[in-house]
Amino acid sequence: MSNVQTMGFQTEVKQLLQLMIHSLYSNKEIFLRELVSNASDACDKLRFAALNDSSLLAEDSELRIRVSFDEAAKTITIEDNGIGMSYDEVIANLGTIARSGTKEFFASLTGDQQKDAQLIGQFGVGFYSAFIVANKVEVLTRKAGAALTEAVRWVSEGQGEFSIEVIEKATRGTSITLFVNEDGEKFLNSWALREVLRRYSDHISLPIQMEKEEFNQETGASIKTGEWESVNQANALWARNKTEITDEQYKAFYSHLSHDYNEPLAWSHHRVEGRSEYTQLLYIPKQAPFDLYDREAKRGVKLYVKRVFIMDDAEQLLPSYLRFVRGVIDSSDLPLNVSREILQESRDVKLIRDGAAKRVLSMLEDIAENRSEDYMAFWAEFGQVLKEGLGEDQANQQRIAKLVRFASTHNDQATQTVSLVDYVARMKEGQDKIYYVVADSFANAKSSPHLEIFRQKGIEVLLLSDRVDEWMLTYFREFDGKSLVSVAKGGLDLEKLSNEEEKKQQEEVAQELKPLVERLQVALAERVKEVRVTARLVDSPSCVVVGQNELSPHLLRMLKAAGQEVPDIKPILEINPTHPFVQKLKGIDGDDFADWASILLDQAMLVEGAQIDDPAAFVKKLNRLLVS
Ligand SMILES: Nc1ncnc2c1ncn2[C@@H]1O[C@H](COP(=O)(O)OP(=O)(O)OP(=O)(O)O)[C@@H](O)[C@H]1O
Repeated sequence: MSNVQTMGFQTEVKQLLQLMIHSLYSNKEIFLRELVSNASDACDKLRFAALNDSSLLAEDSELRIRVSFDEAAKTITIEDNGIGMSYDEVIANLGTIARSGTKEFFASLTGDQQKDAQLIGQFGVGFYSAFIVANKVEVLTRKAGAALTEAVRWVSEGQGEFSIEVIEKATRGTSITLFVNEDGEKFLNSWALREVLRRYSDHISLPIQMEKEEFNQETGASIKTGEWESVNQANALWARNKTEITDEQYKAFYSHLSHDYNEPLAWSHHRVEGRSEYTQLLYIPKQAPFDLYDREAKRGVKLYVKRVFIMDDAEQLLPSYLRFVRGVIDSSDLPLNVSREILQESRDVKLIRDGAAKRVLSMLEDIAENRSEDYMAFWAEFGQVLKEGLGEDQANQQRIAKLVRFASTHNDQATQTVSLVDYVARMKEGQDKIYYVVADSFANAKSSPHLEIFRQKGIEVLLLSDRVDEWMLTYFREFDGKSLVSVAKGGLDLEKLSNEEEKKQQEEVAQELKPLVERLQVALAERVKEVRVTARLVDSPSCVVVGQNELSPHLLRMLKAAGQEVPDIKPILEINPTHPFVQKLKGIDGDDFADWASILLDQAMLVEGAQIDDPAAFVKKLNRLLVS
């Protein structure tokens, strides 16, 4: 009885196959890079598994990848003696996509072929890229350690389904045969294949072999000799001397690591000696992956120990705020059987992590200083994540702070281009603080009434509206010896920036408005902690502020939205003594006064970004007063 089963691809696979064939037609040779890359990963995995069970390598211990072709049959075969796959693994790996970010990827497709091609590149087409040049693909695989009779054959034409059966296979590992379509025919010769392999796979640390060919004088054709020869250098790129590596090779290695079709923004390759010995090759990508904001997502740095691949998402190797970095760290000190638990406690790992973080910050400083356009592009992609570092990495906080960019009242643009160094250079005489305002959106921040006096005096204020900002500010209190101060918290201490006459005037007005302030305090006793006259407003009649050490209303709203219990903090209502509304209030008594007072507060709440408790009552009061 035949054991062949036919199964359907997961919908996403079908979609991906369609997209790939239509979008990647101009970049056909990537199939070879992807398949060789998978074969290399499979060998790395076997070598790692064999650290605990050397019998897995059995009699075939020289790991290698072979690429061959058959012109007559129109096939190309990529074969490895790596870890192989079991029946269930074949179904899971070659019938579904189970990667994080899959949903986001499909959601972000635009239908524009060029843009989508970029996205697909970034997402990683992997195995399925075989169908760019093949109209049928056959996979034969046997898992290391499995019996000869437990191998698997998988065949598909890349439409909606594949067939799978249990077979016998003499050798361990995976062999993938592509039955090439018209587009693939140009790869049916040794020269073309070698050329692509050299270009994309030279950094692979295993031998990639092809059959030797000899030129036959009589027939004028090349004949395969049956002998295999390596077509790559087969030593780990990062272990080579920097001077022997070209930019092209660094870039090719980056694509191998990251599956990103864009070139990296920068890389840094160093051998570190001393207390801990390791080599690091770290890349900063140009574009953010789909799961950048998922703090649980896989990290990009692969850990090797003495050239042996250990794991590819060792989160201990870099702090979380640098999770966009891709690369390799190869340690000479860690034991080969290192586990995640050991990594967590290892002193060597801590040294590596500190060194890697410093290295990345240096790269960023260099880009910020010398390639400002590239830095702006970097900031747009990864700035939000880097900002987490202000809270997460106290040791490097001041260095990170110099790399952060803000929106500010200097240019009132939403694009974040202002550095703290720029800000400090523009500080007014007598100004000893860095001022900021936080709001739910850039527009709200920009039009906050708290800014009025600052605008009038020409004092710059940072406009913060990113989700991470409030969190960041609880850790980041000072830059260059100057404290960061919210313009919406506490009493305003602009004394050093006001002249004597202004001060005297302010005191007089406060005195004059004392009775009004007291009446307002009574009328609004339930809703505010205090009412006071302020110098911070110019155009608006009122605003709300909280105490210097209290949570801001914006943060309280965020916490509440996240389902947290929040304290009931009453704001302070500040009034603008020169505003006609406030002046008018002086002459109002009775019931009307209570309504006016509550409108004065509701307005301030609305502008601050809060919801007023009873909008219907607000509108009713307002209308009554407007017509009375
Ligand atoms: N030659 C192979 N030997 C063993 N397993 C393989 C081989 N090729 C593919 N696989 C398995 O199939 C899975 C899916 O491969 P695919 O190339 O589609 O994605 P991937 O390599 O996991 O992702 P990405 O390409 O983004 O890294 C791999 O993760 C691996 O487990």
